This record gives sequence, structure tokens and C-alpha cells, in this order.
Amino acid sequence: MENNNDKIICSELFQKHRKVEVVLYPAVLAWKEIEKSSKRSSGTCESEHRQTVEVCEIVAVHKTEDEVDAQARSHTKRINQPSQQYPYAFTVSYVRKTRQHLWRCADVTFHCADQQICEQWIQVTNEQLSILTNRPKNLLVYINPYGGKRRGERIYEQKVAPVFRRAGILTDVIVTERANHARDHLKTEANLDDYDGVVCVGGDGMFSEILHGLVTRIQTDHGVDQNQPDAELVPCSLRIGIIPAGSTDCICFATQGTNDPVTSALHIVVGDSQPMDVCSVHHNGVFLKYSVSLLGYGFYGDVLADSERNRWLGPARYDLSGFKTFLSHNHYGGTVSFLPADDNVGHPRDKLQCRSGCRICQHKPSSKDEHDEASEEKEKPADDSDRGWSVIHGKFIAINSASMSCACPRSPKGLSPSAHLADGTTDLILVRKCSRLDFFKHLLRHTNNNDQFDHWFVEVHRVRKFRFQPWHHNFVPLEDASERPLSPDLSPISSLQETCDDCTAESSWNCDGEILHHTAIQVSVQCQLIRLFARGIEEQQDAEVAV
Ligand SMILES: CCCCCCCCCCCCC/C=C/[C@@H](O)[C@H](COP(=O)(O)O)NC(=O)CCCCC
Ligand SMILES: Nc1ncnc2c1ncn2[C@@H]1O[C@H](COP(=O)(O)OP(=O)(O)O)[C@@H](O)[C@H]1O
Ligand SMILES: [Ca+2]
Repeated sequence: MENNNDKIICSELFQKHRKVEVVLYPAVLAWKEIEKSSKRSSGTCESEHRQTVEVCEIVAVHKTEDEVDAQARSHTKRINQPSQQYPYAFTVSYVRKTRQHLWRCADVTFHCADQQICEQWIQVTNEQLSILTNRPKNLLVYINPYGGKRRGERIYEQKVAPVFRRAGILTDVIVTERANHARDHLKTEANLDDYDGVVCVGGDGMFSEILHGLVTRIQTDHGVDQNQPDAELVPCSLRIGIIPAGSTDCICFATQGTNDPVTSALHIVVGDSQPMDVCSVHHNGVFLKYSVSLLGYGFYGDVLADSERNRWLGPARYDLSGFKTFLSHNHYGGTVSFLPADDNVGHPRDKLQCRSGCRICQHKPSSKDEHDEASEEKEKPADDSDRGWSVIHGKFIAINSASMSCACPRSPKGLSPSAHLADGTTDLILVRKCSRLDFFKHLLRHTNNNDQFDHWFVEVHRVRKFRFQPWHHNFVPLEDASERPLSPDLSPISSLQETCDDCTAESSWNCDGEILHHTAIQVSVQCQLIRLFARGIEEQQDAEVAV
């Protein structure tokens, strides 16, 4: 056996009372049983059943002293026991993929006759692991103790910390004491150079805090003014891990396919990296917020505003508020203008879902500069500033911008099933005033396989920027419900002439679970501004990958 990362090493060891041949290839650990053949006069035959684990999915390798000692003690009188013939052992902890994107940490223990062989196996496996430089070693963890069902601390201590410990990851843990504690700490105090990543234990609202803290800190450090809607923001080098402990947890669900804390911890341990778009939201040139999942005006804004009054109900507050908001059946007048995305990023109704290694998102980084140049050209000339923009006036029950699918347990395919995590676009969904029954049918389709966009009152556009202007004082533009190119600064209030008596005054924006205090907003997608410890949703496999 040689201590070399490129060489294959192989030993005959014992695993669960079976003799196995164990091989460590440069990127794969494999083992198979060697059976004594009764039919043959001598020698062994190999079992067909070969088990493999990719090295990049090994969590850690450890000496297994306790188990060997225990086995040796319990079998002292049975001299043929493998624990006596093979008294040294090492345990490999690895990722076991089960159904529904759920990952578990499994152990396999190999027993050796020779101490040196055992130690060499540990050393060589560790050498292979040390090549994986994408793995975090030091993490800054923020826990919201009040998110979701208030189980954040327990979830972290019982399910996540043991996985980090096993992987040898060092952590600094901060349990937040107030709203915006994590955001403010990241903005001004945290020494980011000490860490390879930040972990958020909480829901989408808590994630939003971490996002704002990190992105703002990076822009401040680089002298970028976030108030400039066209400022080129500096991407964050630190990745963010999400341990779901909130109410909706759609950012976690839509990036790994399940809301499971152990799965999240393992994605962090193996050092996954998933780039993600971030929308910047401005009001009259003043920065308001960032958003990565849902920006929703009307229905989802009203649900959120109402739900905050019933926070004590935990995640069930959304069901109650959703029902109440559905019954009130409000609609709101406003003007939406948007800059459509190029054709090469597909269409919200093309059924090409964003999956791990998504080609549309991978294509983005290299085409970003090109893309921006092209769009600058489109928007540059002062008198041509409306070129490429579309404008829609109307009465809407909901205006939703989904920068990712927004899949969550309530809606497993999400608000926009084909939205992409990192393509530089957001899907703008306009739900016009319609009957209560029609709106119910539309909502219901978020929970089944029917197309929620296939209604006369729903339209969806893939866009790079959009703006919204509510109709003030119930005045409606003459072109109500028409569609025509218009200057994107949307200030032609003087042209408003009719009234919209049946409109409810104004709603508010739900921005990743936080309420925005302005209704007139300008939104611009910042392509791949952040990265998560995730890999996107993997295509479903029928069987378990290893063991
Ligand atoms: C007849 C049955 C109709 C059911 C319709 C269900 C549609 C659900 C779509 C959910 C989209 C969720 C988008 C994510 C929003 C979150 O950012 C936000 C805050 O999350 P958290 O901080 O974890 O609490 N959650 C919401 O705004 C809740 C929306 C619930 C709507 C019923
Ligand atoms: N220690 C704390 N006390 C009160 N609120 C907090 C604390 N830490 C974070 N928050 C706030 O709690 C809100 C909800 O958090 P989140 O984790 O998203 O839970 P949920 O999904 O239940 O809404 C966020 O707006 C966040 O800013
Ligand atoms: Ca996107």
C-alpha cells in the first residue's frame, strides 16, 4: 500500500463478519465481499455485489477504537472471531442518498489484522479528502431561536452539530437575541476572513437577514453604493448554508429538494456550491431590499401582513391568513413595466426545470458580460430609454416575481416551476382581477400537476428588470389593460384620468417573507451574486447510490 493520491490501494479486510476486498481509487472507495467457494477446491470467488462511495461524498474517516475493544472483550473465548483476527478498525462516514433528495450520514467499519495497515488507510483516505479544497473548515453559524416552531437551537444541537463535529468543522455559533442581530453583526462586526462560510438556522426571513448582512458588508468593503440601481455589485465569496428551521423554508427546499437539517448539514460538509440570483429592489433611487425567492404584491403581500399578527401560531399562521386573504378577494390597480429576458434563457412555460448542473444557469456566467453589453445598448440612448420595455396597466389580484421556483412543502413545484436559480432572470407572474372561483382554481394548481399559468387571467414573463407603480387615489391610466412601450420611469401620473372605484387602496410587497414599506419599486436581477452550500435539485434516482 503506497501513500500516493494517484495510486490505487487495495487490502483484504473484514466488514460485518465478511471478508471484503477494499479498494481506494483516486476518487472512489469500493469494497466487495470475498466468499470462500465451497464448489471450488481452493481460493476465493468475488461476490457480484460491489459497493462504492465517491471520495467527494466521504464525510470523514476515523480510527474505531471503542468498537474494536468492545468486540474483543465480548469474544475473548471465541478465538476464531474476526474481531480477534482483525483487532484494528477504521470507520468511514459517508453520504448515503435515500429517496426524496434526503441525505443521511452512514458509517462503514473495516477491520484489519495489522495496525500499520489500518493507520495507512486512515492516512491515505484523509490525504484524498484534503485535496477537496471546496470543503469548509470554519463556519459562522447564526441561529434564530424564534423561527418556525421555535426549534432552531434544538435542531442545530441535535442534528447538525454532530455532523459538523464528525467532519472536523470548527464553528462559531451565535444565537440571535433580536431581529436583525445577525444582519448587523455581519455588516459591521464579524471578521469574515476567519470563515469559509456562514450558516443560517431559520426560515426565509432569517436567510434574508444573512443575505443583507453579507451583501451589504461586501459592497461597503468595496466602496459600492447600493443606492445606485445600476451599480455593479460585488459577488460574495463566502457561501451560505441553510439549515431549515422556519415556516416556509422555500429557499432551502428549492435549492436541495427537501427541508431536512441533516441533508443541509451534509451539503455544507461536502462543500457544495450553488450560485444564485439576487434581485435588488429600489424606490426612487433609494435601496430598499434584496430578494432571492418571492417578491409578491397583492395576495402574498396581504397574506404576510396579516400573518405577522398571528406569529404565535407558528407556520400555521400562513394557512389562516391565506384563507382570510382569499376570502377578502382584493385586487389592486397598478402599472407594471418590464424588460424581457433574451430567448436563450427559455420561457416560464417551457417545462425545463432548473436541476443540478442546469445548462441554462451554467451558460450564464460566460455570457454575462456579453449580455450586459447588449442590454446597455438597448437602454443607453436617453430618448430610447424605453426600448425593449413592455408596459401593462391593470387591476391585479397578485403580482409575483419568482427568481427561483419557490417550491416548498405547501407547493412542491412552486410559484414558477421552471424558474432558474442562477440565470439572471426572474419570472413575473401577473394575476388579473378574476372571480373568486377562478382564483381558487389558479391557487389549487400550485398543489397539483396542472399548469397554473393556463388561465385567461394569468400571464407570465421571464424578465431581467421590472418596475411597479400603484395607481394613486384610484386614478387609472387611459390605457387600462393595454400593453404598449413606455418610458420605464413610470411617472406619467398626469395622464391618469379614469377612476378605479372597486380597487382596494394599496397592498404591500412580500419580499422573501419581509414586508417592504414602499409600493412603487424598481427591481433588477443581479446574476449569481451569491452562492449557497447546495447543488440544486438532483434528478431523482430510483435506488440508493451506495450500500
Ligand atoms: C387551495 C390551496 C391553495 C394553496 C396554495 C399554496 C401556494 C403556496 C405558494 C407558496 C410560495 C411561497 C413563497 C415563499 C415565501 C416565503 O419567503 C415567505 C416567508 O417564509 P418564512 O420566513 O420561512 O416564513 N412565506 C410566505 O410568504 C408564506 C406564503 C404562504 C401562502 C399561503
Ligand atoms: N432573536 C430573535 N428574536 C426575534 N426575532 C428574530 C430573532 N432572530 C431573528 N428574528 C427575526 O425573525 C423573523 C422570522 O424568522 P424566520 O427564521 O424566517 O422564521 P419564520 O420562517 O417562522 O418566519 C425574521 O424576520 C428575523 O429577522
Ligand atoms: Ca433566476
